[in-house]
Amino acid sequence: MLEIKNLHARIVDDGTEIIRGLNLTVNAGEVAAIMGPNGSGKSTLSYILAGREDYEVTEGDILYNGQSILEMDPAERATAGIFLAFQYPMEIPGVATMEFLKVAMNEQRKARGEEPLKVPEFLKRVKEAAASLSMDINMLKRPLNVGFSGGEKKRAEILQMKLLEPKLCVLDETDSGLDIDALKIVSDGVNALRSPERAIVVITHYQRLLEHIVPDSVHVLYKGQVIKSGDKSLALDLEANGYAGVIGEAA
Ligand SMILES: Nc1ncnc2c1ncn2[C@@H]1O[C@H](COP(=O)(O)OP(=O)(O)OP(=O)(O)O)[C@@H](O)[C@H]1O
Repeated sequence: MLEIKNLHARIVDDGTEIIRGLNLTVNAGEVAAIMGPNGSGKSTLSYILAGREDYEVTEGDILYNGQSILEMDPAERATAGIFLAFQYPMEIPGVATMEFLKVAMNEQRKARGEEPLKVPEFLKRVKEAAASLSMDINMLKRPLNVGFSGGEKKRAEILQMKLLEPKLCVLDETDSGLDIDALKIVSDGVNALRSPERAIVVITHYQRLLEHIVPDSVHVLYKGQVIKSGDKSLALDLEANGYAGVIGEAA
C-alpha cells in the first residue's frame, strides 16, 4: 500500500536535508510503528506524506497503491484516502467542528462521485463516532480544536479519522497528552479501524502505546533513514536499552 523508496527531502526555506535515503514499505492490513530519537525526522516524514509544501522531495519516490503521490496536492492525497493525525492539531477559529466534519466528509464523497450525506445520516454517524471515543457531542459545536485540551485535540483527530475512513492512516504521537483512560479509548478507536484494506503508521516514542495498538512491524528512524526494522519485540528492546545500540549497529 505504501512504498517509500530512497526518499530524500529538504526544507524549502533553507535547503536543509532532513530525510536522507529513507526506505519503508507498509502493506495493507499492517500496523507499522515508527520510533526514533528526537529530531530524527518522524514528523517531517508524516508531513511529506500528507503533502505539506514546506518540504521538497529531491530524490526517490513515495508510492501509494503503486502510484507516485509526489505530484498530488494535500487535498488530492486526502481524497485518495491518506490521512494524517497531527502531533499538534491546528486550531481553526470560526469553523465549528461539526461543520468542518461535514465539509470534509462531503468533499471526499463528491470526489468519489457520491451525493452529500443527508443531515440526519451525517448526525447519526458523528454521534456514534463521538460516543465511541467518549466525546461530548456539545464539544463539536465549538470551533475545531480551539481551547480543546491536548487530549481532546487528539480525540478530535481520531474522530475525523473514524468518519473519513482513510486507507492509509498516519498517526503522529497520538499518545502524547492523553491520560490513562483516554489512551485506552483512543487506542480502541484506532484498533477498530484495523482492517485488511487499511495500513496504519503509528509514530510514537513509547512502547506504552504499542501495548494498546500492537504493531506488526517496528522501524527505527535516525537522521532521516530507517536504520533498523523488526517486529514488536524491537520496541521492547528499545524501551529497555535505548537507541545507542541500534545506532551503533547501523554505523
Ligand atoms: N521547517 C523547518 N525548519 C527548520 N528545521 C526543521 C523544519 N522542519 C524540521 N526541521 C528539523 O528537522 C529535524 C527533524 O524534525 P522532526 O520534527 O521531523 O523530528 P521528529 O523525529 O519528529 O522529532 P520529535 O521526536 O522531537 O518529535 C529536526 O532537527 C528539526 O529541527
